[in-house]
Amino acid sequence: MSSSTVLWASLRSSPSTGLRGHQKPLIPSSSVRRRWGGSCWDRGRKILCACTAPPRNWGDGPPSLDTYNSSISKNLGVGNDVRDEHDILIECRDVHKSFGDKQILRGVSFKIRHGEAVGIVGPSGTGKSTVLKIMAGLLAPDKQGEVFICGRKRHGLVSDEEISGLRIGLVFQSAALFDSLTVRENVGFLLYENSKMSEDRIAELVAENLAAVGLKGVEDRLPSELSGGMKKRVALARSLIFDNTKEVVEPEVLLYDEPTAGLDPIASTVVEDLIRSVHMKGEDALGKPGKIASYVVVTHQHSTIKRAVDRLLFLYEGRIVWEGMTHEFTTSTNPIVRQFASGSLDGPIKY
Ligand SMILES: Nc1ncnc2c1ncn2[C@@H]1O[C@H](COP(=O)(O)OP(=O)(O)OP(=O)(O)O)[C@@H](O)[C@H]1O
Repeated sequence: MSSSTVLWASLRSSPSTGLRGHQKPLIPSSSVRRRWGGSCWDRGRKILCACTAPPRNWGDGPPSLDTYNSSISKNLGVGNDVRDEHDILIECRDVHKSFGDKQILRGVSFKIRHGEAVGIVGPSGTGKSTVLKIMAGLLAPDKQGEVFICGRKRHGLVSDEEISGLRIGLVFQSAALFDSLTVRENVGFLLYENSKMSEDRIAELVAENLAAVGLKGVEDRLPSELSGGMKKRVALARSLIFDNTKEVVEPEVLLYDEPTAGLDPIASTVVEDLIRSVHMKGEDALGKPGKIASYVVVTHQHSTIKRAVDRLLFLYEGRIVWEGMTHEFTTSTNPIVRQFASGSLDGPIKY
């Protein structure tokens, strides 16, 4: 996704919520419907998986795979991993994706484990956003390639009704909040639509989630009355809120597409810290542990790489050609990574 505007919206799918997107609301609830005079939208279907996803501290993660050899990279993260497999929330295995005759992904394989903070980097147009959409179930891989959610293969898109247990949220860099809805209606939209909770309870949860991202007293405002940074926080709150009356609350993975693109350095830092704060290893603005089990950030920004993620996957020419811990990125001897990290014109990446 390479929109130049940097606005967040969220897409969330879960057994109770259905697909929700950055476009228009699906089937507006009574309160939301009042403001939404347009046509009804099909309710999205559900991402699912049966998954216990035991929390696990991954420590320092895997050693870096510092090789410029795409045939080796083909199998990175798959098949030769002897660590516990039970904490894998999402796995892409040999994923291929073409648009028409243009082949974008040529065998992408990686695993996202419970508790991880992972970045996907790589040159423009190399397919990073495509990978996020495939993880979210918005795009299906070509015939070659599989996506596993908590160990169970997803067939097709976000419609595998037989799988349950993992919520996946996608926070878009572009696509705004619903302009005609208040902040309360935007943040609570998922619950107004899909839960049996009372409006009062939803309002309480909205306030709580706004507070968690450092926003208070903005519930009655319209998006047009917010600054750009506030809109991002509102969109993040919308991706965090969930129906806490359910007996089982599934872990959530958040996928961020270029969350800091176009921001000044200080605004970027605020967003990077916010991403950390809502992660289970972080602490939100209320001082409570974050709710997000794992997240994946697509980014070009060095500050975001350094500050917001622990492990990196480098995507180039349709494959993961390097993976390693964030601190290994700038010292890598892989010519692709070295060129990218230094911004040099000399090297294997041609523009
Ligand atoms: N729905 C689509 N139909 C046709 N082509 C597409 C579609 N989505 C993406 N592409 C193409 O696939 C390629 C990869 O796009 P993608 O947005 O995934 O790259 P990216 O690595 O995220 O790029 P950037 O860093 O510039 O945002 C691009 O050439 C893009 O034009």
